[in-house]
Amino acid sequence: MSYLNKAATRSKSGFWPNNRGTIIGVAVLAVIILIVPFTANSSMMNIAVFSLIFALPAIGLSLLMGLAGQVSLGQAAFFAIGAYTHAILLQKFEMPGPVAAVGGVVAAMLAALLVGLPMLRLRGHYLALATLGLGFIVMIAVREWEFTGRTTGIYGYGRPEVFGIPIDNNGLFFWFVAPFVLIGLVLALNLTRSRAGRALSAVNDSELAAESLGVNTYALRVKVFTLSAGFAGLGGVFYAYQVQIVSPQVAEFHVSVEILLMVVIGGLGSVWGAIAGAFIVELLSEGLRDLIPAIIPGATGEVQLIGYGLVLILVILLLPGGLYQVVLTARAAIVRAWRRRSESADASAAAPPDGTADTGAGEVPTRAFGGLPGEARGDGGLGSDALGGGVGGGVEGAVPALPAVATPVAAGEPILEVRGLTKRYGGVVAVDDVSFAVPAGRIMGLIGPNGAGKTTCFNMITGAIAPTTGTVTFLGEEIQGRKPHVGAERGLTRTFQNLQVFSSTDVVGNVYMGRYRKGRAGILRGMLGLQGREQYRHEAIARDILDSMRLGEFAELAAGDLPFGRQRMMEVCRALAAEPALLLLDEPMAGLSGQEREMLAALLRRLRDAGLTIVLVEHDVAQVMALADSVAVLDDGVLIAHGDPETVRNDPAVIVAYLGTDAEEAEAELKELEEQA
Ligand SMILES: Nc1ncnc2c1ncn2[C@@H]1O[C@H](COP(=O)(O)OP(=O)(O)OP(=O)(O)O)[C@@H](O)[C@H]1O
Repeated sequence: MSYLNKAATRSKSGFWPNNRGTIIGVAVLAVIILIVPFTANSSMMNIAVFSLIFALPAIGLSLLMGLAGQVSLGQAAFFAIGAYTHAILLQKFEMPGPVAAVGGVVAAMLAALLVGLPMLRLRGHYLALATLGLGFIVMIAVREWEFTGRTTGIYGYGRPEVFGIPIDNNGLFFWFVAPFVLIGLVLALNLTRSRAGRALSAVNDSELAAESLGVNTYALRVKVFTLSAGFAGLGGVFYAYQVQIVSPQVAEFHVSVEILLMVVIGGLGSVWGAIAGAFIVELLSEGLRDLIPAIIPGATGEVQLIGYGLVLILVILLLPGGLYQVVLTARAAIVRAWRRRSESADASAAAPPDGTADTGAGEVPTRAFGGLPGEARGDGGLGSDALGGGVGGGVEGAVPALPAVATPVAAGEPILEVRGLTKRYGGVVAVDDVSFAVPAGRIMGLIGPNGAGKTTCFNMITGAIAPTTGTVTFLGEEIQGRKPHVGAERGLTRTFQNLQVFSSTDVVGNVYMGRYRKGRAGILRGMLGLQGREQYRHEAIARDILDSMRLGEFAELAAGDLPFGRQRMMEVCRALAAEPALLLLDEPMAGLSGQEREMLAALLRRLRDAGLTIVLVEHDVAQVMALADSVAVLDDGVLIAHGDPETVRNDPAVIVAYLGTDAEEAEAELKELEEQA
């Protein structure tokens, strides 16, 4: 069975969103779009046209907010840049419509790139502030600049034509815009499921974990921000055509608020929701235009913002997930009801009223989660060469296959060298001039009492924090101070003392993210849906790795619902999915049962035998001593011992560090303890 076929069978379990659902949804929307111009009156037609126009910037913003977790308060700026550029190219430069349209989209994207490049380096809400500022700059610039027609704006350009037919009424214009919205919708939906989309969601859950798996979060955010502006620019192009005059009104703050409202009402992260939100806000806008002056006599224009503000507050308070949440809740209720019905039907089929024996007609599935029983396995990334070395707690007679590992240097050669590594936090020296080398194909234990500096060391090695001084050389290249994805791309992977679970996805989705650096598809391929084969292959590998850790049956469970110990195991699976050359494990045994610890220890030994280099931070010193080929001991940030386990175990300085007494007393205590044992 090919990867594709196999994974397609497996994907019945629901890892990939249902394509059939999308096709049906898009087809239904297309039919509605076809019918609307025949049925709607002129006021509804006007609302329908503007809904489609504004659906484009709303889709863009929903990608930015839902996937990249960034808020833009200046979507109107990109909308206006698209509209103005298009109108200027048509009117002043007399360019053909399609060229002017592309110009509008490109100009919006370039503006986003210019703003995004510096701003997306910063975390937090700086992008929201920057885009707010950009909105004001664009609005004032177009109002004051002669070239953009000041307060009058740009007008006097023609309507679009398709095959010589002028698009000169609302019905035709609606059909003219609709294909672009449908295509935009499909591209955006594809993106949310793609490698890049999943990476962006992961970044939202834990930027540190995503970076540590090779995701260049900055580059991805810049790309999505630019893409989001492209959608806004395209909306601006259609707006310019529709209203036939582009004036500073288009760049006003309330336009950004409207677009934001569309996304919030639709539901963050839902592309479909953005379209529904666009329609609702356009309806609302029409309603408020009549309602506000009725409530506040003489009120016009900006006062409408009060209405938007109230709706925004109400939606956030009462329906934080927007329409998307309503749909999900309704769907879950329907599925529950349907299951209950089919279960009771099964039960009555299985228990005939006359009490005769069951003939087997009412067969009940035996597995709740995961792939299909009896499926062939091991065709992707799992080496069967290293089978053997029993893993405790397994199914009788079955030895799990071993995840693939990278062995870029010969066993015994240094793969990682740390020189003079120091981290100061004000007066606290968390790590003080630490140097060691880790030979390839070995397990090194890094131990020390609480607060000794072990996690800080890991953080400096992986790039999560920059050292105050010192160097980290991985595979011959200095990587200190560089972002975690740099080391990850070269094969350095880690787990975390404080779990970093991607809670927005399921267990297999988490492990799939471990395959990130093994994938190639970028945003464009993702949007075009040209990466299914790659994704299915990586999903199959992720499932195999889960099986190897006896977690296969939990594959479809929401990652956050796993018990703590299993979440830890899942993180190990996720790290292994990256096929690392060097694996840093930060207290992987904390919270595991005795059987799970034994299983993990056996797996680590087998991985080491297969050539993987492991650095293990662990409080279970007995496990470390039993597992490690060498042990380094930190105390108060200082490396006090480094050598083979036996030597380290008997090192007086280590005994003092652990027992908190002087060397002679410690040795005496230790002897006493040994005798008692
Ligand atoms: N961001 C920070 N600001 C100030 N001090 C810090 C910071 N991070 C760590 N430290 C301090 O650095 C020292 C080393 O902390 P670290 O977490 O690396 O120790 P550890 O050996 O991993 O401890 P544990 O085994 O308890 O996890 C501690 O004294 C800690 O309080």
